[in-house]
Amino acid sequence: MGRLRLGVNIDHVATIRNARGGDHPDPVRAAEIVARVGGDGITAHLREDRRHIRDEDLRRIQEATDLPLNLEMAATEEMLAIALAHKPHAACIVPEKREERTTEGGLDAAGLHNQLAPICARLADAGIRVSLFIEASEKQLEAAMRLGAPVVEFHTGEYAHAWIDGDREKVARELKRVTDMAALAVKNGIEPHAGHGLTYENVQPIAAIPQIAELNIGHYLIGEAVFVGLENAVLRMRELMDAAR
Ligand SMILES: CC(=O)[C@@H](O)[C@H](O)COP(=O)(O)O
Ligand SMILES: NCC(=O)COP(=O)(O)O
Repeated sequence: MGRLRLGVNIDHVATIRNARGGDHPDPVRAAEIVARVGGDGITAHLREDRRHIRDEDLRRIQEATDLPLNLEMAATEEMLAIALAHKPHAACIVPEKREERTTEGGLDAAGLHNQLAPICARLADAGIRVSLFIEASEKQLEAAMRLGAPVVEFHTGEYAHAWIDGDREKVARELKRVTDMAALAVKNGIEPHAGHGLTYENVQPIAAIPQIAELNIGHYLIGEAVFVGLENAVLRMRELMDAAR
């Protein structure tokens, strides 16, 4: 079992910054701290409404650290052009709705095949690793295979909600779904990642899934950072992930 990578999503540093419209706190400073404490990557979601990360943040993040950048993006021509201009290490295609508070579910890679195929192809041609943010289901995984995606990230939102609700049966069901699909992904040559809603409390069962190669964690870490500092929050998450393996 390889070392589980931790990608830190710094979107919500930008959310706090944007609350006052200025430059502080700067997500670039967060990226530098993540790099210093041994994080394995930076994840940033450039939403179409720019509610947190802004266009210029991408270049600044890339200039400030050597960590691989995982750019989360909607499947649109505008975002494709931005990805091609910045050439992040990876582009994770996510579903996006203006009115949602956060990414509510996985990408319908099966239903959107025709829209996604040219976007995936152009990203891949540019040397950008394509990742699809999908629900852990056979249907979506097969669709990811048909699209030739080398990576999928399983949306763990349902798992995280079940944990908050104290619904143990659902937690077990969701965990099994991710576990089974992670095994199936690897069997088919796809690298499985996971993320959304992960916390100190719920991370370990997901981190213990041997095939999962990377977790992307943001909102909870940035929230914790308010109390203990980003460095300590990332180190604690790393410790929990390592202990689970
Ligand atoms: C795709 C995903 O799960 C996260 O990147 C999340 O979307 C962060 O941004 P929001 O909190 O704005 O949804
Ligand atoms: N892709 C998931 C991600 O980047 C972070 O999600 P969250 O921890 O902010 O819910």
